[in-house]
Amino acid sequence: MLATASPHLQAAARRLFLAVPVNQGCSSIRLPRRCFGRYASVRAASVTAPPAKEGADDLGFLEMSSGTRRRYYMLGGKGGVGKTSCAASLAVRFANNGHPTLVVSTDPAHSLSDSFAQDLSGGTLVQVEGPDSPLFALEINPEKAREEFRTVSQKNGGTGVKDFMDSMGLGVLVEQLGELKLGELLDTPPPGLDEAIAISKVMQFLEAQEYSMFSRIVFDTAPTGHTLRLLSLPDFLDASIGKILKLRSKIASATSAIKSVFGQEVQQQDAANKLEQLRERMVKVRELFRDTESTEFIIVTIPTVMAISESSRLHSSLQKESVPVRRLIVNQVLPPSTSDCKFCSIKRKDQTRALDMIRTDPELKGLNIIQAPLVDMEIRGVPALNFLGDILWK
Ligand SMILES: Nc1ncnc2c1ncn2[C@@H]1O[C@H](COP(=O)(O)OP(=O)(O)OP(=O)(O)O)[C@@H](O)[C@H]1O
Repeated sequence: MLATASPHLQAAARRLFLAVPVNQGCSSIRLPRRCFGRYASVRAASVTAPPAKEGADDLGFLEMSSGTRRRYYMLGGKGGVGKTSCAASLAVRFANNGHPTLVVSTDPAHSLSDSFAQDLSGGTLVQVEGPDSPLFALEINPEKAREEFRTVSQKNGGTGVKDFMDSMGLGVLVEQLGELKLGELLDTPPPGLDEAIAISKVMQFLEAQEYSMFSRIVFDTAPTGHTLRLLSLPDFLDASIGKILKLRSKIASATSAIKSVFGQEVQQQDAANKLEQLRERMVKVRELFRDTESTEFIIVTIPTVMAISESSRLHSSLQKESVPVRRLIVNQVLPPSTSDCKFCSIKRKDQTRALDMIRTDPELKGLNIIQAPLVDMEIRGVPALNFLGDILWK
């Protein structure tokens, strides 16, 4: 197998991997032996090839890791393309380069624990074992975050504006509020609300002193559709809550007599404060998503026509939202081989077509493209993530 590979491939293989013959001369990337340590679970059985990387040099890892000012990296893309693996590998890479790092998941189907092969669940900071500098993980359950918000809001004077208005004897105004009924909003949340509240919860955490140490925050985001909804949601919530608060202050003087009769002034003020807090956090989230100095959204895809079409749409939506995007990871690319089996040969043609699509796609062609090879086993545990990180983040 190695004899048929280019000298560069041979050298890379000799340096990093175990050379084991494979059937039909097909190449595949083999995770090195050191990855089968404490955390890895499956043995590999094939040979390696080096990763390919194209694009501008000034967008290398050096640029990502320079400076101690806090930066946020959000990885998003279609389900199953490898977002968690890429996000976790970036977090490990930052931590190994001296950055106290936090990796956050707001995806309801958390896979950070699976990716690190450590239990990181519980909704609080958990330290990841392995990297040189502190690396912590935070898995936020979006549904739970919404429930918590609703409980607080209930405790503080009703399920929302509808009850709030009703309680003031102003139910008729609720009709005029139309879609701005917060109580119903929380009962049947529009798509993306959970993620928005979860992200707002992360922001709340990040304001706390104990989080100030983190210079890099990596988000393993929810899949494309959710992410998009999340991005547009802060605008929606800002507008809705903003209107609610304005309306409330307008009617406040006119209703002071009613409020004093009902004796609910304090509770209602608490509810309003809570709304105001949520609104402020949403504004912060939106600003953060758009701040080119501190934030970057990295799209992760695979070389299939469907995934690339979706990535193109994602990029277009992110552009509309003014979210900075500069890098596109194309994950699971077949490594080079001089003698494919029939299956690999067909697969390779398919992938080549998809990769060509990226080069001509008006949305994607300007991005720095980072290719990651398909390896022959699941990427699990810090050593394996280290390995992937060395390939992706150069
Ligand atoms: N380059 C690769 N080679 C081989 N396997 C990979 C590669 N990248 C990711 N995988 C594997 O693919 C699976 C899905 O990866 P991952 O969980 O990172 O994707 P995801 O996009 O976060 O998925 P989801 O959308 O479900 O959260 C995992 O088993 C992971 O180990």
